[in-house]
Amino acid sequence: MERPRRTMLFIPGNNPNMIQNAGILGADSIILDLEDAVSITEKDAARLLVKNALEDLDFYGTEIVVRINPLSSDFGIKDIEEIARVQPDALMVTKATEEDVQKSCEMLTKIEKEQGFELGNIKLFPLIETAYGLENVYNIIKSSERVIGVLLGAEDLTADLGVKRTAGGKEIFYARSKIAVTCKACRIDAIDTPFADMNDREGFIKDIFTAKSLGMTGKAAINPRQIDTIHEIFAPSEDEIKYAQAVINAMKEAEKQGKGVFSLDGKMVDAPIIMRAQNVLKKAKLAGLV
Ligand SMILES: CC(C)(COP(=O)(O)OP(=O)(O)OC[C@H]1O[C@@H](n2cnc3c(N)ncnc32)[C@H](O)[C@@H]1OP(=O)(O)O)[C@@H](O)C(=O)NCCC(=O)NCCSC(=O)C[C@@](O)(CC(=O)O)C(=O)O
Ligand SMILES: [Mg+2]
Repeated sequence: MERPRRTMLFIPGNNPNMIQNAGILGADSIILDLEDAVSITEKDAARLLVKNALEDLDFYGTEIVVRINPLSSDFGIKDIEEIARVQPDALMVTKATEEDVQKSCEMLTKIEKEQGFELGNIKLFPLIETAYGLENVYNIIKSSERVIGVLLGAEDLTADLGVKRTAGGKEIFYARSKIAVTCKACRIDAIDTPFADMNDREGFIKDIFTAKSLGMTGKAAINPRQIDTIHEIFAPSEDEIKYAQAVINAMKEAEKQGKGVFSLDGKMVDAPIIMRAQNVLKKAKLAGLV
């Protein structure tokens, strides 16, 4: 099923209060986190809590992704072993490499066979947050057919690069562009890093526009208050939708006359403009706007 993935809201996997409301917060996708938001001493309890939540709670159709611990740790292996059996929509692979994605995929296939689940149903979401991951993002995506999107993790990435994280974000310009272009080439989603300063609304809005302008298709959130703003900015505007509809209507007329290129309000319209209009309408439809 194709679904919008404008927001992916992180929820710490050890916080039952936040988890119980996850399905009504309005995010397109929820990431139940077993990695960095959970301390070492809480890892086992968080895994059990997330497993029970997946079994017992109604998320009202919201996509559920579980961020697992690194596969180099016992926690990561146990996370897949336990969580895959309660069928989340996807697992998020931290500091992803090709090997991690392949190994996760193999483990999922084994569990799906054991459980009699449909093969390939549980998807993978690599988190690109190292210099190695960024330079190998295409190969990481191609490591498994289960990969449906990539998330950029800017805090870890800039720590790995040894550069400062700034409000303007010039240090992640290359990462955003590279991930956006690679994901587009692979026809999967490119999700932007979360914005951490809850008090800097202006900076938050600028950050979303920058990510969108570079081709990212959605953004991670860390707080429910961030969801509506991200949705508004990632959704096509009313004017964009109106123009796209006008282009498609004009295209239909032009087709009748055997024309591949025509003008609308004095401006040339040809194949790329039509493709852009179709994309706008597809996004608007997924967001329930048309
Ligand atoms: C930021 C803050 C502490 C603020 O707390 P505050 O208390 O000020 O929030 P308030 O707004 O006052 O809360 C009002 C009401 O909303 C509820 N509520 C809040 N947040 C909610 C939520 N997320 N989900 C559901 N419900 C929520 C709350 O329970 C309350 O409910 P109630 O009491 O009933 O009224 C809190 O949001 C929070 O913990 N966020 C999640 C943080 C997290 O997961 N981080 C790890 C993932 S990022 C990461 O890892 C990126 C990366 O991978 C990338 C890289 O590399 O760059 C890396 O490595 O960094
Ligand atoms: Mg991280």
